[in-house]
Amino acid sequence: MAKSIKASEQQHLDYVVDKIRIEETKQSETIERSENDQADIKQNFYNDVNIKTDSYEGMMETGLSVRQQQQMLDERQNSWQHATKQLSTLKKLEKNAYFARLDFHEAGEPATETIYIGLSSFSDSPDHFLIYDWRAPISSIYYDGGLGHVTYQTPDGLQSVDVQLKRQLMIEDGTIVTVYDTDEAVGDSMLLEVLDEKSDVKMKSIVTTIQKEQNTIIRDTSSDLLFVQGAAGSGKTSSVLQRVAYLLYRYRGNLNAGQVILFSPNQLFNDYINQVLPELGEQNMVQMTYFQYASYRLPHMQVETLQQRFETENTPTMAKITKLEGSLAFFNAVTTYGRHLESADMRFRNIMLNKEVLIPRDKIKEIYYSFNENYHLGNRLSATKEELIKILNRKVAAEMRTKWVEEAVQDLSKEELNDMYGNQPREFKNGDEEFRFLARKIVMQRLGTARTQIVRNRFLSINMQYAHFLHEVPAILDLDKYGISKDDWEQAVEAKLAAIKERHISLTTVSAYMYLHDLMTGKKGQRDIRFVFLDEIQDYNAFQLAFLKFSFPNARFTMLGDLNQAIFTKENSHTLIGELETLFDPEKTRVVQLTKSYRSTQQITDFTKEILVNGEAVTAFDRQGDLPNMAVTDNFEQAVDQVVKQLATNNSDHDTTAIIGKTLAESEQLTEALQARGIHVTLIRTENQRLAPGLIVVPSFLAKGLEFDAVIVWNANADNYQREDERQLLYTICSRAMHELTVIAIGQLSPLLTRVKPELYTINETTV
Ligand SMILES: Nc1ncnc2c1ncn2[C@@H]1O[C@H](COP(=O)(O)OP(=O)(O)OP(=O)(O)O)[C@@H](O)[C@H]1O
Repeated sequence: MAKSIKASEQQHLDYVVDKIRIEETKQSETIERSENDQADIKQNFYNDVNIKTDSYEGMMETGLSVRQQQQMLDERQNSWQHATKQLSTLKKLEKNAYFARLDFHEAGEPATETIYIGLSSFSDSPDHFLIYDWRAPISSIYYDGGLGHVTYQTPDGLQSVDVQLKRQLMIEDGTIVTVYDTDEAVGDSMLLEVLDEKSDVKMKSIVTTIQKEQNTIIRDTSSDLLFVQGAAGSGKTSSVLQRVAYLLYRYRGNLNAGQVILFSPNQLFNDYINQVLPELGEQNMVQMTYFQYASYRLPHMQVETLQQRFETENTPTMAKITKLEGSLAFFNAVTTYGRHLESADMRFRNIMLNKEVLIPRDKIKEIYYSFNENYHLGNRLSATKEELIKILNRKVAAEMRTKWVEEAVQDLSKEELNDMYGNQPREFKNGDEEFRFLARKIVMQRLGTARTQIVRNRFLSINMQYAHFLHEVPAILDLDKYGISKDDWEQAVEAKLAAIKERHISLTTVSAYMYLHDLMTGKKGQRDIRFVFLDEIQDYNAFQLAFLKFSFPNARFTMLGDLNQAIFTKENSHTLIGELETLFDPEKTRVVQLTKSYRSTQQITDFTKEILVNGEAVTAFDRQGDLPNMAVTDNFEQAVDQVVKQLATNNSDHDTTAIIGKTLAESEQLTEALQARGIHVTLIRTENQRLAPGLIVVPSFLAKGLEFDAVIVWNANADNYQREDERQLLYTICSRAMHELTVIAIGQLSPLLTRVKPELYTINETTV
């Protein structure tokens, strides 16, 4: 029976593949035709263009005929591009046409309908779909429900159908490999097969096995804020990438990939995920880290790197100050201060020319505050600039009449004159007019730098202003409430300002600095961005979120995170949720929780979740593997031996291994020791490196969001993982493993691991 199902499905597949091939031929012909046409047009371009330059009409005619030829070229180019894209989709479909079949009956319709779902849609005639795109409304029933009565959302509202068959098909190179009939949403057996696969240096798409809760995330179009709390490995990142593909499909024509931004934890991660959308036939969205965003906006500042941030030890006072700076209260304090600047305290710099004051700061201040209170910071600044330009122009007029200008005009060489006239026609009514033209040019050149200072807002000083703001903070906020004394604050302010003077700025400080700058200059954010995704939200603070909301005022936000993995914000992460509630309309906020972890085997998930105390819910997916394995050694050399031994086991299982050290220094030390033993290993030092295939050593703060077949946690001893706030870091590292997890410690095992029940791991006795 099963064989005959497979055979008849193969027959259907062959039929579809034949149709795909016919379409491929058509598209190839279109490509060839447009290439030939383009070549012809280019070759004959000058024959077909009538070049006449002797009269105005002739030039117009030439222009028109060039344009005509150009338009013809553009049309051919467009049709070439379209056909090339189609052909590449068809080639993919030819190999793997679809992954599911649904038979259903729609109320009121006479017959049962059968549809096939694949990576993109394909029809052999208008309205005759042989394959439905996985993002089409009807495809939703494949992900959302089992057999029987199922509803799905269409642009016209809810539709309901009676699903009679759900079949999952695995196709390889045009051949059906397996067929499962299932009565669940997406059958576990197919998922198990997918999850058993080995990891890769690039993340893969999950469209064939999207889970029901993941599907709600992917297809949400109504929330302003979609907040996803998901356990490690529960598919947050995967869902977000499929969601981007979904949105690009859903809003095709009105949304392009450049209007979607994903903020990700580090550059390594960007690299890891950048194949998923192209694999789905879509362009990648804009991807960046917060660090890159800040560095791009402040090119003259050195923003603190991930490593610096991770390795900075905070004193208790500094921790309190960091907490304050990251709070919504601090964001509101900047806003309040901005409003105050509308009436007083804006700092200005003189406009200078050749080391002399051209327009003094007091004058600028007088102009700035001469406008009435309806002028907010943005238009106050524009109006001031307008006035300053007027002053400058008056100075130009006065200067033009001076002796030195007259002399300069007379001394102009022929080349200089040519330069000054540029492309302008030399038609002057008289010598006076020509003199004025040249004199103006000369003076403008001289005053050009002053104009630049005005146009580029150089008469404002963000540094002075920020310093003033920081000194004002005790008057705006009650520091006592945050356990910070005035002295401590002043001391911290001095340190911050000294660093800023040296052009260094910490990741916590940079947001307030950028926000104040935007307020001062009246920037209202990037209005063209429609969707913003923030991954690993637990590493952001409320200030950053409020600032991003301000910076992308027309965007809908999707935030994903795992409060169990707050490796930077540590214990502050839990207050984040409460603060978010005040930023977004609760009516338009949707919270989804993903608890099932798909990445790791049941044994690894059961082990890692024991590390947490009062953690968010995590449940294991039923995929079986070996128990994690721990080894505590007496010294460094023995520990390295242990790594070498484990690597041999992992290699024989064809698992690629990542060794995760706590700091960069420790990772370096281990890499050298392994290399000395002839082991080929790549150390990932910075987030700007590429993920190399094969064995890698990576410091903990760069392992965020990544996954590997096998993980060896390097030196989880009591020195490295001791404090409560290191618990989440250890959890994050261990949860990177898909199939094998090994923990090695030198000396005494971390107390954070001693609470894991002994039956959940094996101990490597040889070295204990
Ligand atoms: N529905 C699914 N079908 C197949 N694989 C899935 C599915 N959901 C998740 N996975 C796999 O589980 C692994 C973890 O997914 P992902 O990295 O998206 O999780 P995450 O929640 O972002 O994890 P973390 O917070 O730990 O970084 C990936 O290998 C992903 O392909």
